[in-house]
Amino acid sequence: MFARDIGIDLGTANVLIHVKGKGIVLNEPSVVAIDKNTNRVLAVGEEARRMVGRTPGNIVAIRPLKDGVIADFDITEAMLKYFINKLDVKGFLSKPRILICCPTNITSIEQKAIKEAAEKSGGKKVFLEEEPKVAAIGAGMDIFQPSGNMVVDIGGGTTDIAVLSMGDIVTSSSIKMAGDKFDNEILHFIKRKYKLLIGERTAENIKIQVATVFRDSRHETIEIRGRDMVTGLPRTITVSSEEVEEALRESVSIIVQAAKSVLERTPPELSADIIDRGVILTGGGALLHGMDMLLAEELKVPVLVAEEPMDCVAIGTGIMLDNMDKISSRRFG
Ligand SMILES: Nc1ncnc2c1ncn2[C@@H]1O[C@H](COP(=O)(O)OP(=O)(O)OP(=O)(O)O)[C@@H](O)[C@H]1O
Repeated sequence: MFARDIGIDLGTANVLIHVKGKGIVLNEPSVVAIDKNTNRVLAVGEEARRMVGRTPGNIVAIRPLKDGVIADFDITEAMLKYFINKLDVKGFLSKPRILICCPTNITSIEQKAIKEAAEKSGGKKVFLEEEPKVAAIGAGMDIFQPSGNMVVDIGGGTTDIAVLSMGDIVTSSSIKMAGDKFDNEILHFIKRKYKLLIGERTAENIKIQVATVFRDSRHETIEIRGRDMVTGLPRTITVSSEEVEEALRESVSIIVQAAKSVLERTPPELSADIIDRGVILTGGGALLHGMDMLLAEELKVPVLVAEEPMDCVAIGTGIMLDNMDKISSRRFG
């Protein structure tokens, strides 16, 4: 019987699903819209994301995995089931194996519940795996050799930094400083400096369109609209790359410090390999302008952004499922 293996990147910001032989078949934001009065799920994914900050009182658009932890388990479960059911797993010839990458810091009870949700949705065997390992594999690193590889995965809720060798993590750190916090810093900067209230989506847009974290490396501006805190009326302002660099400086330095501390704890032979091979950046935060330049300057090692950094975990799940027997994956249950 032919069963297609399924890999899922259950991320704070986005859920990606990889199906063997087909590639990435689903890529949607991790957002669920709920009717507060009836607790009914109204929309999931992109449709729900369009509602963020724009819902009437009785509807809430929730990000159930906010801050790299499962903030609302029932909704996470509903979202996972919705996405798996969308693939019509039950229509597969035989039950597929499912490999799920979820936030690093979730509890063992949550791990078990995620596994059960995937099994109920049609998975025959469900495995969970650590995100930085899978991201490194998806970025094309051969982590199974006895040599050091370093990956910095900057997602929505967490930044995972790891040095890997012989298929496992040697030293690592997971911090709750990533894309969402950057958005928040931008939002607060605009509020302080211009007395203007903006939404999370506008802040993210500023980050993507004009931000840089490496001084004097980008010179762009963007016009944004928000609500004036004094008059209460809509107002338009122009924000520059230089201002956003200032807004993000402190947050980004926390990532730099965490990466330095991982390197300090790395055995010297592996550090030498990292100097030769460089550090690979994955996750959406790898696309933040200047991140590679800043890390290269601070860590004194070459830093490379992975090709398609936001797809690395999903692609990595596919490679891992193909090589399952070689890999000492963590199985639950
Ligand atoms: N071009 C860009 N520049 C800067 N940031 C970006 C860009 N594109 C996406 N991002 C940010 O990347 C983040 C999402 O990345 P990703 O999809 O890798 O996270 P995730 O895997 O869902 O999160 P986590 O790893 O924390 O579970 C968001 O904060 C988003 O704003």
